[in-house]
Amino acid sequence: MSRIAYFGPQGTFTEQAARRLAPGEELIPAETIPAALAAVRSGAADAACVPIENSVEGAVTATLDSLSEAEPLIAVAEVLLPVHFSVLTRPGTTEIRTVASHPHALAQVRHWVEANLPGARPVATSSTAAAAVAVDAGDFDAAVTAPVAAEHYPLEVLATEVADVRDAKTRFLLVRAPGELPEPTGADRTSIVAAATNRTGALAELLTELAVRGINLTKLDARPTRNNFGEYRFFLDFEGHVTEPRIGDVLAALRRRCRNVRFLGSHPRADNGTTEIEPGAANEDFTDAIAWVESVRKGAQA
Ligand SMILES: O=C(O)C(=O)C[C@]1(C(=O)O)C=C[C@@H](O)C=C1
Repeated sequence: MSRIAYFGPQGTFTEQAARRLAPGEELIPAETIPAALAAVRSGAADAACVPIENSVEGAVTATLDSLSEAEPLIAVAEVLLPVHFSVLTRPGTTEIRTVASHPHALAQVRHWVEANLPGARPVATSSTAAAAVAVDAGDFDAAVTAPVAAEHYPLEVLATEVADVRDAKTRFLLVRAPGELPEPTGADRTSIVAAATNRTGALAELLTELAVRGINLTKLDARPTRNNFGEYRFFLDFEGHVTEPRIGDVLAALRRRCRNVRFLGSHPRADNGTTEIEPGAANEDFTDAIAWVESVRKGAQA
């Protein structure tokens, strides 16, 4: 049985994602996202499940930063989960002065809290389930949690289906040490983090490498390198799998152009997206073109 570290404690959305991505495996809760990834780097876990992107609040920056630092890890699978929340309180609570949750969750229920718990002060906790633990301990009055948290903690359900934006979703990754890659499926996603040189047009050039090969970008985030003010790393997700000639070709180009490129994995997409192929950008076009250059070099044709 594999050991899967996940951003916990028990009852987080990430735990639900881990159950979907690694059914039947042993799940080990970690208090923070960096701790879940560190467990894989140290060998304490075989893989980790972490959130990467929410449709309302955007990137989960702790995941981006942790993936770009220390030993490289690669994403081998992803899952999209619908996100709506329950609000839990200690039995007998009459007044709610504090509402605790993960900052991403608080941002997704801001209007609901203003309308339904006027005057309640939002308080950030390390995760939604950590908020439930803190409410149980008497630290805060209400927790905004995943619905499943109500099954793990002795709290009362004040409200369900809470969400300012209907149909919100969070994407989660299953991450492990570099090794064998998942097979290409025809609807894959490749992720990299690149440190472009700090000069005019560097980011535009990087994106142009994708555009000229007809490769569709699905996400772009920038995070500070934390070394020099104004210096950023770019996280790029795009359609395709590293084993495809057109994706290999763009990775080689980015490797030439950037100070540093880290491969963060190729895996099947969970959003039912199809891969768009521009004219001249199919894998056969790349293979044919390379074969033609080879034949020219050998003097077989011009
Ligand atoms: O705290 C949790 O339950 C998590 O799994 C984290 C997380 C996030 O990082 O966005 C996951 C989904 C929700 O959007 C809120 C919080």
